[in-house]
Amino acid sequence: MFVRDLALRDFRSWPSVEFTLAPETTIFVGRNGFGKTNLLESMFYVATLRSHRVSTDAPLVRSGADAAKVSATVENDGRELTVDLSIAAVGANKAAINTRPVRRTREVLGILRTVLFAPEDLALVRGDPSERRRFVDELVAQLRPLAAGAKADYDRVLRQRSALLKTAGAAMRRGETDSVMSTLDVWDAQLADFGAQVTAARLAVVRQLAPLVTGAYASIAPHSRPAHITYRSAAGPDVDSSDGGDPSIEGIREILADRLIEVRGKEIDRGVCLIGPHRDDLELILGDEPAKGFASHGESWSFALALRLASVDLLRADGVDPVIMLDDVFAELDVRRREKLAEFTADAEQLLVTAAVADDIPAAVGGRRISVGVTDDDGPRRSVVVGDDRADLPADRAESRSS
Ligand SMILES: Nc1ncnc2c1ncn2[C@@H]1O[C@H](COP(=O)(O)OP(=O)(O)OP(=O)(O)O)[C@@H](O)[C@H]1O
Repeated sequence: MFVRDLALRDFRSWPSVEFTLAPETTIFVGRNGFGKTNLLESMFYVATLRSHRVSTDAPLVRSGADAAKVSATVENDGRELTVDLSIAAVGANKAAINTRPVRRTREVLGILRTVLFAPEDLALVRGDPSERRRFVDELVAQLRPLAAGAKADYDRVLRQRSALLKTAGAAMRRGETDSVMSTLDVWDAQLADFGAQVTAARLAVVRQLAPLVTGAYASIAPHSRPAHITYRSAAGPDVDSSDGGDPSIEGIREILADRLIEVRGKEIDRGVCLIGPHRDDLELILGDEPAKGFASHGESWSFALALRLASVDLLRADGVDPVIMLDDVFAELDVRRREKLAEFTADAEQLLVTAAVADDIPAAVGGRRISVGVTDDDGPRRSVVVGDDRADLPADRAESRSS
């Protein structure tokens, strides 16, 4: 699969730009802050309907604009689909597939599949559970788009239930216990329902991913200890009790519902929702110890790379060669890991690379080079293309400030 055409309007630092790309390696070079990551982020958004670095959409819209537009034509095995997204600074986003508007933006999930490697990936190993949940959810969105819908519903129910829990204690002291309990019963049922769908999808993806992570880690760090991943549910180990097949949504729903009843008193005391996939984690284990807190800097990087490389393998095993994006990641790695990463991504159908310093890219990674510059005249920074070794640029562009 590859992105053939990409057009952006008012997306972060890009007022307007269009690219025609090929199934090959394209390297975007430019100084720090010139807008290279913004390009990859726009394509990542088409694939997952979220940014890899912010949790809300507003920062994606160019300062002063009402909406950002991203249009991507994706070619897969000779078939092509065009996704048009309008990302609103405030209010609802809109989407179209082949110019036909779709009712829900999430209908575009699955059209573009991508794995993005970024300097922030170290946080997958060293950061909070939320980083690892996001990693799993991004994969779920690409592999099981229907479950991504359940996640949106779950988040909505979680927000409403959490708001209720915050005020529940005071309401009960005012004598409104019956009303609080019956409202909680309704939210509990919905939380267990959507929570079970989210958990089952995550478990299924993690089960498929686990052996691939172990294999990828062993090839990146052959002298290290073996790496394993496992999904840990806040509702307890029973959630992961099925034997190899897809986890049972109904079984998980019952466990979540029971646990919610057990912890209700505690939840009301603390005013927070204690059970559900928003409290789960993806455990990363090196040898017999959790990688977080025990793995060295180099081991942590190897683990982060293994998670991404395994994601590529998993998407490929599902029948589609994903677009691989490397966001200035070579600069973070030592020579051996750089070479491994270059070697593992060499056979990608489309490889999109960014670099602030071209020398950071291993010699083996060659391809089309596009230079990104900026104009800082008045108002917010404007990213522009100032060089392309496949095209003659207009003189005014070539004169813009470049790296
Ligand atoms: N919503 C926005 N509107 C206008 N400009 C924005 C917006 N969001 C980010 N920018 C600008 O985009 C630039 C950052 O772009 P980006 O993260 O793509 O940089 P980069 O080239 O990848 O840099 P680095 O090499 O440091 O990672 C900054 O100059 C920032 O001011």
